[in-house]
Amino acid sequence: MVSRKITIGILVNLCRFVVALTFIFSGYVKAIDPLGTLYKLQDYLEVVHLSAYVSDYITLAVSVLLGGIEFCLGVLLLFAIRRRLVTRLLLFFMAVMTPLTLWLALDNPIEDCGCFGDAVKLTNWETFGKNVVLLAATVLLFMRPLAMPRFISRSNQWIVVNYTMLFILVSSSMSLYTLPPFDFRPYHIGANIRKGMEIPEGAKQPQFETTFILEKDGQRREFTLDDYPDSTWTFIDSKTVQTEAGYVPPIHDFSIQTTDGSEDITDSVLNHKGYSFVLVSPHFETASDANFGEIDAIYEYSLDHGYPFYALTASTDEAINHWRDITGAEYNFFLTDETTLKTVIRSNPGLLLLKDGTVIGKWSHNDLPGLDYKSPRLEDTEYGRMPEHSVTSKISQILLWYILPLMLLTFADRTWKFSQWIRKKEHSNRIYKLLKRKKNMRKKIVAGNWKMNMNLQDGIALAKELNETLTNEKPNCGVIICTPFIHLASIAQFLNQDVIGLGAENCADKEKGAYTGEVSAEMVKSTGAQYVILGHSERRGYYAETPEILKEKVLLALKNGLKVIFCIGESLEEREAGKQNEVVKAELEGSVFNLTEEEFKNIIIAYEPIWAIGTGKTATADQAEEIHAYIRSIIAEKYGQAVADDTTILYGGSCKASNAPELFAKPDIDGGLIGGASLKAADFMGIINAWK
Ligand SMILES: O=C(CO)COP(=O)(O)O
Repeated sequence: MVSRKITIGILVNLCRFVVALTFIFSGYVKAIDPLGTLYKLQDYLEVVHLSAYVSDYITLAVSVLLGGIEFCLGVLLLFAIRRRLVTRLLLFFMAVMTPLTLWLALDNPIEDCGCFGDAVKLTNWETFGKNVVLLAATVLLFMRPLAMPRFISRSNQWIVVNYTMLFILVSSSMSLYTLPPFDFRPYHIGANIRKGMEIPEGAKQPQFETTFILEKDGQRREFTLDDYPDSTWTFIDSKTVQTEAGYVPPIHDFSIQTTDGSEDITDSVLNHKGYSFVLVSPHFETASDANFGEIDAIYEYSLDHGYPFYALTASTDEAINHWRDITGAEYNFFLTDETTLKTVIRSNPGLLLLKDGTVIGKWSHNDLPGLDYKSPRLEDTEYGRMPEHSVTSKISQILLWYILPLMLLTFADRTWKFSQWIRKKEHSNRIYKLLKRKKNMRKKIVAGNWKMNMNLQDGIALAKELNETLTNEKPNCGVIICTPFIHLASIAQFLNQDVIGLGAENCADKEKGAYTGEVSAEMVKSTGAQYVILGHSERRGYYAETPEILKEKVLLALKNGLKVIFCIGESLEEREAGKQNEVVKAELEGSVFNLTEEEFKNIIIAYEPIWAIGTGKTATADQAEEIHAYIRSIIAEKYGQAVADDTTILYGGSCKASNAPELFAKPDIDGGLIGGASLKAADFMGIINAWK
């Protein structure tokens, strides 16, 4: 499933790059040659007999738009901007173009479809094949537009879109005003026209076959040269068809005739040694006369220096004369094929400078060389020399003005996005940790163990004071006071047990009966108490409470609905022998690990190292944390991590207001079981406030 997804992802993105680069290339070559695109559109309009109805301005606007739209769609696809819309438009585009090119391939009304302008020439069948591949690719893109990762974030997409539109519009307009920056035609700067017309030796010649129709005795038959019959047959007709195409030179239709058609001057123009100016206008009827003054100045300059000047056109005499009238042109006009002239230069009119039959300069009428009668001879001007590195410098300009800014933008955007992602990840990690902590927010408790202190009155007074204080200042933790049995019932009367829990310090290991001096768990519960401390080291030590006795006490306490604060902890010798873990584990196993998970949830563990109780020696926060974490880990082993995470583990042993904050800051220390410091309200409050 995953690998299928990856395969589709790779395929989609492969199609994305193929389609995007094809559209960018075909769009760009059209956009930088709007006149070329216009000529091609006019050819199409002629084929469908609509040329008379569509004005040149509309066709020109369509050419600029067509190239621009193709280019923008390609760039948008490359950057994966508005993926759904772009893939829909591309599919629509290809769904229209593919059948159109099938028609071209079948009917051949136009030899070159013009998909890639003049940059790449394909036969009509090749074009159709190319479109079938692109159509299949766009169908896949249409189906999976979101499998294309973005190169730029949504918030910055508008920069790419607007900059691309601006770039292609400016490129198109500049090409229209001057000339296309890249000239893919056979009359580009540096091309020798004569050479372009040559057919190399050994080049494939076109093959023709002639069929003869002859008649004898009223019967007609077809013959070829190989089986041509005798003279008894009478010749009726013959037809010649081309059976194989031969080599066609890049320039095959260049000829210059005088306007009366009496003389062909092609050779004399192309063989001329030195410079000659050629003014080109396919039709003077539609030519711009805005710069006629500069053209006339160049003509005068050519006369002064003896450079021939030819004006080539396919216009009628009437149009030529009209041009003469409005511009005062005195140069000579010659006739050349209209398509050839449109191919020579994309400007009407445009100017060519030939040297020894080689094109060394091409100018739009908007950008003519500033030559007049004062200018020096051509060899002494920049115009008379072949421009160097013109293509490389144009490519670097595109790099500098379009590709580089977009690359920088993409880089900046991706870096920004990456840092945002990192920040988000950190944030979600923090939230995750917080949630985790929240999840593990087991109850924090500060419990007092009064031990055998306080007479009834003092105990009641202390309990009242605590009750009042804690009712007023809500504590940030649970508070419990565990008192001698005799206090319980009295204190329970007034204690706000929502704020302070009440517990006993012990209970019997028997349910009831003849156990003089003992207090049962049921009796404790009946006072209103909810907790009982069991397993305290003082009871284990002074009253020989064994793990078995404690096990019974715990079971009875739980049975009577009391929660148990179960104490564990090692002696000094055991700590010094490094046996603390062993000891606490044995204590838990001996008395509480027999409980079910549900029962265990009513147990609060109090780790009280015996050597720290009432001695003023506290375990360091790290020591305490280490063993608390160990205790939690063995609970996790026994009952699972969730139960372990929910178990409150208190620390006891010389815990005071001064060391409580450091101890309570440890992740596995959930509060304290306080002896001496729980006997004075202020001391006890100091510890409770450590949670604030
Ligand atoms: O035993 C204790 C609590 O049960 C601890 O006593 P101290 O706080 O007096 O050291």
